[in-house]
Amino acid sequence: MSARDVVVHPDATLLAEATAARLLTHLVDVQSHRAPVHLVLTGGTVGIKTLAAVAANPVRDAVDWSGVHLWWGDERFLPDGHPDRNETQARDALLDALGDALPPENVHAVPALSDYVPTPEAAADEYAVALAAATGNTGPSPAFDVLMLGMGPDGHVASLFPGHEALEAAGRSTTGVHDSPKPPPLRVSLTFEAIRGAREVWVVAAGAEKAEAVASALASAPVETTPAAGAVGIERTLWLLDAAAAGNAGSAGSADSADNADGSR
Ligand SMILES: O=C(O)[C@H](O)[C@@H](O)[C@H](O)[C@H](O)COP(=O)(O)O
Repeated sequence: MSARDVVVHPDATLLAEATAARLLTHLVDVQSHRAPVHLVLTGGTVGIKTLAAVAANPVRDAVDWSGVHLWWGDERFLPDGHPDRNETQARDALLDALGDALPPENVHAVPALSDYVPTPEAAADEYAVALAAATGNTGPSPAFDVLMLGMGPDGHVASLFPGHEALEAAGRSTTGVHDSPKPPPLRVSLTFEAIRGAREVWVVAAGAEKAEAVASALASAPVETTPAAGAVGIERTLWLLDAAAAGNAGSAGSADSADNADGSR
């Protein structure tokens, strides 16, 4: 597993702007030697603010979006177009602004609640088919170039919540989620198997209410109680924090030394 890097920015606004700039230049770098690029988006306030910052950054035009495939780490299981869906909020924040530069077939949304997809499990199964197809059916999901995750105050990432059975989902890339403690109750999520198949995992968190979970995750607390501790990429695991979420993890703009996933230095 990759070591963890920690970068701390002074406040949530600069965190979103800096993460957007980092993402754009990273996509350009990856595109210089790999095609297509697979990017996993996250819901939540920081995740959506980051997408809005991408849309507002002129460097967005340095990315060949025709070679970028977008996925979601989780989705609220609601009807298509519902304002609370992560997809809806991502379209409002960024995708609509990209227009024709981003081919519709590159956007792989988690299926919405409908008469044909009546349960989170049905949506998870359909999403798993799309993920596998993106590998040419050679594996369960792509080695995502960047998989972005927000984190809740309880240490959840995607829709993987402490103590929930979805944490144990094995042999599959997606899972349905019921009784989510964060509304809405029905969701679809990537599993840890899919998350850990990413080349880089970026956890983006802001706010003092996240500080305890950040500290626990960086100390490699049990995944059962702090799911974010299990969010590790193959090549890199990057924690992007504001000073409030970092607590005493470092001053603004600092980059702490890397911790190994097993907590050793
Ligand atoms: O569907 C969701 O709600 C998100 O995917 C969820 O995992 C979110 O990223 C965290 O709860 C952090 O959300 P905030 O940034 O709003 O605290």
